[in-house]
Amino acid sequence: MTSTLLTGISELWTLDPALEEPGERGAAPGQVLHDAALVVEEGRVAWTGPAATAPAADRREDLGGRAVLPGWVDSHTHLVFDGDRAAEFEARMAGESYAAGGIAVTTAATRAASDERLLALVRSRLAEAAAGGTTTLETKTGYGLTVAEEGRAARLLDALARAGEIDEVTFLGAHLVPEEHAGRAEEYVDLVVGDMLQAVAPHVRWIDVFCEAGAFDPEQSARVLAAGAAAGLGLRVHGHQLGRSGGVELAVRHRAASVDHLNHLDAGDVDALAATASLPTAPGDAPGRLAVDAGPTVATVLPACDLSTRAPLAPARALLDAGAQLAIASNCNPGTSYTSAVAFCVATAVLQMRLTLAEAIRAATRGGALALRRDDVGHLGVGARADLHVLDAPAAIHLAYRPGMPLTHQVRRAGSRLA
Ligand SMILES: N=CN[C@@H](CCC(=O)O)C(=O)O
Ligand SMILES: [Zn+2]
Repeated sequence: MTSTLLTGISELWTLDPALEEPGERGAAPGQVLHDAALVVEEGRVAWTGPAATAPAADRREDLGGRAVLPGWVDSHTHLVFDGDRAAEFEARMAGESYAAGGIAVTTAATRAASDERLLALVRSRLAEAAAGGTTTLETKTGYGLTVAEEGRAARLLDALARAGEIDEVTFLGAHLVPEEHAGRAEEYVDLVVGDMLQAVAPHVRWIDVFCEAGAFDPEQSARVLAAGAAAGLGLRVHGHQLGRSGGVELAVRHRAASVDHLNHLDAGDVDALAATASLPTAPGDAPGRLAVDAGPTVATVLPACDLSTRAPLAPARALLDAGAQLAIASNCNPGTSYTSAVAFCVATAVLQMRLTLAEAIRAATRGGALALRRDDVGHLGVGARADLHVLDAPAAIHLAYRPGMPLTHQVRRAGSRLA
């Protein structure tokens, strides 16, 4: 067993769950150490504390006075696609508004791509995410929309998950009613909850639905979630992106792990999410995994998507003030948010959504982990996976103080260098 001692850490954000008070939404006392050191053993955090009291180890590396965070946990991406939608984006910047119909353009391009090409595209996007400090990533199907194509996407992602290249896979057959079923949404929902779910279920841990005018209404969305739950999958919802879609009520009622977007909320929606915040989690079926059907419904905000669609920013401040559990994710996809830069999302959350730095960092690490029902990532407490984001800065506040600068110095997943 080889151990590595990392020294020269000016600021170490352990976000150690053992030190957390209930209701904490930033960093609790003791969760950020100064002049610190960390020991990695067998891919896990074995020790953290003041550099002056660091134990001996087989190897030693000096990080040169840099800040170290847990790697980002990006709990919402759509990486299986071909083609881009730059022209749609440009038209939006000239005044057009976002409509879900663009999903059909990406679906056509994705269906036409070979397995090898899709795999290469996903891998190049994973490399981009890792280069920005992401060490845990969820990604979705949803640009296939037939039994064969959703099954193909789920199998490709499952293979990457088994190889340890991604962490969590979600089935999003209920992304949009495809052209072949135009005007017959119920018939398409029958397919999603029937043959399609059966084809993908062995390959995914989660099911998601786009509950929105122009996609699926709350009743159709409820059918999708109920079928997913019956198949043993955890539940996620895209909702309140374009209007008050009913997605929050639906997610809370079905005990979804997360409801994402949240650009249009009223006070009742905020309170409904906050009311779930202290629901207890439960152990899951594998180390590091919690049960998918217990715990809070995390409010996941997607700041890059809000900017790229010129939507009202999701009310992250109000959600935190009400006590909700918050996650920040990239929503990397070709339509509404073609970026996996979580550091950019964190800077936006601080600069524009009025979060403190600690609230934003927590939401993009521990918050994402809770939304994925994981307790082995998103923090650097002893026993956590040694996922480290070493900043080229002496303090993490530089993420918002120097927005857009290349502040990722080094990234390790389970102790090994990714970037
Ligand atoms: N809103 C639904 N799905 C994606 C966008 C998909 C697309 O436009 O291609 C999202 O999360 O923003
Ligand atoms: Zn999405």
